Amino acid sequence: MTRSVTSPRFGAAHALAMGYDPERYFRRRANEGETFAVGLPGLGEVLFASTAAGVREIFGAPATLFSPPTPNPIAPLVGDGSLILLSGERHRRERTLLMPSFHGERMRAYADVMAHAAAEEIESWRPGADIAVRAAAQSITLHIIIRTVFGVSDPARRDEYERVITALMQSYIAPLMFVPALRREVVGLGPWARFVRLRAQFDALLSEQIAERRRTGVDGYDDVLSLLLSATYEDGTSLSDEDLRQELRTLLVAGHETTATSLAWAMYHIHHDDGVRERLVAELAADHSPADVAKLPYLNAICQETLRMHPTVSIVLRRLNGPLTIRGVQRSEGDVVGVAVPALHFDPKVFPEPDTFDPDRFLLRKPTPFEFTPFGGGHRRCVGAAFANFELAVVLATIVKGAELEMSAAERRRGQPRSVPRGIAVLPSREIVLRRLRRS
Ligand code: HEM
Repeated sequence: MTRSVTSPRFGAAHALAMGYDPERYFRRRANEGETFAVGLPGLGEVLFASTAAGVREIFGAPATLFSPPTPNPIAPLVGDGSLILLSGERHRRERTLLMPSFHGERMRAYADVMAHAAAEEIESWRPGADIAVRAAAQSITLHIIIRTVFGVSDPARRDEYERVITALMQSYIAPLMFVPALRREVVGLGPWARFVRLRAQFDALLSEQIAERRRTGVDGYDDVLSLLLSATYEDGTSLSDEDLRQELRTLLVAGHETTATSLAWAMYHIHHDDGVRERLVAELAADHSPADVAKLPYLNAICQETLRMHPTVSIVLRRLNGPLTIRGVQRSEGDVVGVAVPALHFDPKVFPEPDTFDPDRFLLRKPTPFEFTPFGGGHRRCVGAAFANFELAVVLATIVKGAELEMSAAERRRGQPRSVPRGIAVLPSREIVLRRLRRS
């Protein structure tokens, strides 16, 4: 029997509520039942699954049933050949090429770089000074991507990458993202012209790096760029330079803000809850190599609990190539369906007392891939999930061991920030400030 869904919610009030606080909005809509519909600009009515059973019906369906929904506001940043925008056989081929670079075992090779980036950042924190946590997390994650993905280790070159990437990301302002008509140059002036100029500058840096690696050969290099240069498709061909640049931009866009935000939230909770911090400090007391630290159970549980409470990508969408029924509600070819991640992660039947930050829940029970979906799922599950998990653990361990930080009474009084959408991620609505103790 097919069921009807509660009437879709369109209109300014819903768009405002979703933009103001998407987590709260999706949690509230989840009370309506196992599915609910929302009108999203450019995509029409989207049917969301808000329970694990519905998510299983989406992530468990054959890959051929889905395409990524377009238009995608980040297309100009990543390029039309980006994995995020590909579908069908081309998507499968490209993923097969990219995945080995992000295999769990490969991450061990990056552990020292990750720990070093965090240690360098700590050195810049004066004892007694206030630390802007999200800015610090962004700096650390950017240094890690520049070294591990683009293969840049020379400090002067790294600074140049950092300058161009920061300017590029800032130039892609919300109006350009959501109003395609504004993507026009007027005699080389205006926000679009600035964005296009910066993207060309970034591509020029990548082209130089690709050319250099081709010249020297990739032997002895373990960065993602070198791995992709030597990777071949099943037919023996390899990525063109243009495709390679687009995938490198994709990894930056998909992996930077998302990981930095998760890191900032983890820092918030570790320093908000003294019991959590004390247990973590005790677990880190023994000597571990950066690669081994990532296996520590309580540290990992903190990372998982952070991703549960603050999924930085709050909706995962698919366009249907044919009919699909989700919890008895029928959808047809061309319709868009999705997973409302906060609705799942705050389901009290799966995660009791969902508003409490409680890492122990992940030690007591491992949720299924349909109950806990910070990295999406099915044939499009995040390529960088193992990288992100590893990075979170190594960087948090380095910071907690290397600097004693505290949350001031004023920061505590302000309460937990909301999550607000920005680009593909949702970010804390304000900066989180911690103080480095004088004795540390
Ligand atoms: C905490 C950090 C991260 C979170 C929460 C996150 C989350 C996600 C989510 C929800 C998706 C969509 C999955 C789907 O449609 O089912 C995704 C896709 C993707 N992510 Fe991540 N991600 C993170 C870090 C990274 C990193 C570090 C990289 C690479 C360096 C990365 C690369 C990608 C790519 C390439 C895709 C597209 C996969 C495809 O369409 O086949 N992500 N990510």
